[in-house]
Amino acid sequence: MKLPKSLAEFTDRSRVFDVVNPAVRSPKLDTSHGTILYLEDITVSFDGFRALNDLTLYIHAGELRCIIGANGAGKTTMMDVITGKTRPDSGTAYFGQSIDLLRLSEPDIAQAGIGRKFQKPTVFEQHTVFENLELAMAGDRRAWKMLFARLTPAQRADIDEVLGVIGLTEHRHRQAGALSHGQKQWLEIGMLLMQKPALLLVDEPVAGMTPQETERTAELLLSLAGRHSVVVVEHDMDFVRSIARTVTVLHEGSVLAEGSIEQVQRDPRVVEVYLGEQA
Ligand SMILES: Nc1ncnc2c1ncn2[C@@H]1O[C@H](COP(=O)(O)OP(=O)(O)OP(=O)(O)O)[C@@H](O)[C@H]1O
Repeated sequence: MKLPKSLAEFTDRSRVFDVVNPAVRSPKLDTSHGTILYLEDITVSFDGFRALNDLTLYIHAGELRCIIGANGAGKTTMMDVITGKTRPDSGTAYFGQSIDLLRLSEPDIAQAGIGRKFQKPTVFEQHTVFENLELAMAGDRRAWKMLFARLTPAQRADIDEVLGVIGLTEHRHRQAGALSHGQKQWLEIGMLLMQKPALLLVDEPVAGMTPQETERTAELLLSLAGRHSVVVVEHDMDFVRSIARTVTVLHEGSVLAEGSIEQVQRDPRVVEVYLGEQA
């Protein structure tokens, strides 16, 4: 156990926690109760405006959850809280039973097993599909050295498996910059998968995709559920209908409704604040 050097260091809450519980540095995910994410009473204010307002939301281990809601409902802010980009004013956020997300930095949260895919693909255009996955494997700068090192058979097998999952096996030697928009999105999902996240947060995955690409993306996300828990924020209701088992509707920073797609579509409050404007 590493002891703090000074009293000030010792009285710093986060450091005290390190000393009391060194496991915080390499936290182990415990989903033995069947829930992978607990957000409870989360409030985030920006200059007095509550972007999240006592938000309480649970994600089950292995589920594929869709989050919908009008512009400004708080979807991005919620993702930002989960990944450590935004700290809430109050509330609790746990990854599994014991990992307190509010005590971890953004890199530590990624390391603990939460991957986030932003709307715009950010693949390395000059590198091949295979190299992109290779670079993503370590998830940090060490990866650049790995490009010139020999891959172990296990690492190669991991890359091959992900290539299959994202449907890009035949494109493995193509430069990422030459891929279609949809293929780049799948590659980026593959890059996240290389880090073996337990929970994947995916922001508007089908924006700008052709109908065929959208359909393929639905298959891809459905194939991930079970092995991973997946939270998808999406405005495209046809897409949500095609993948969702459970839908959560956010409104003004809180959960307005939650249930099967049929249940939320029938809910008059949801029709009023969201689906009405989608029709
Ligand atoms: N950094 C910030 N400073 C001030 N207000 C913010 C900030 N970030 C978000 N907001 C406000 O908080 C509210 C929730 O925003 P958020 O981006 O979470 O909504 P959203 O549901 O993701 O919307 P969209 O569908 O448009 O992406 C909005 O009214 C937004 O203007």
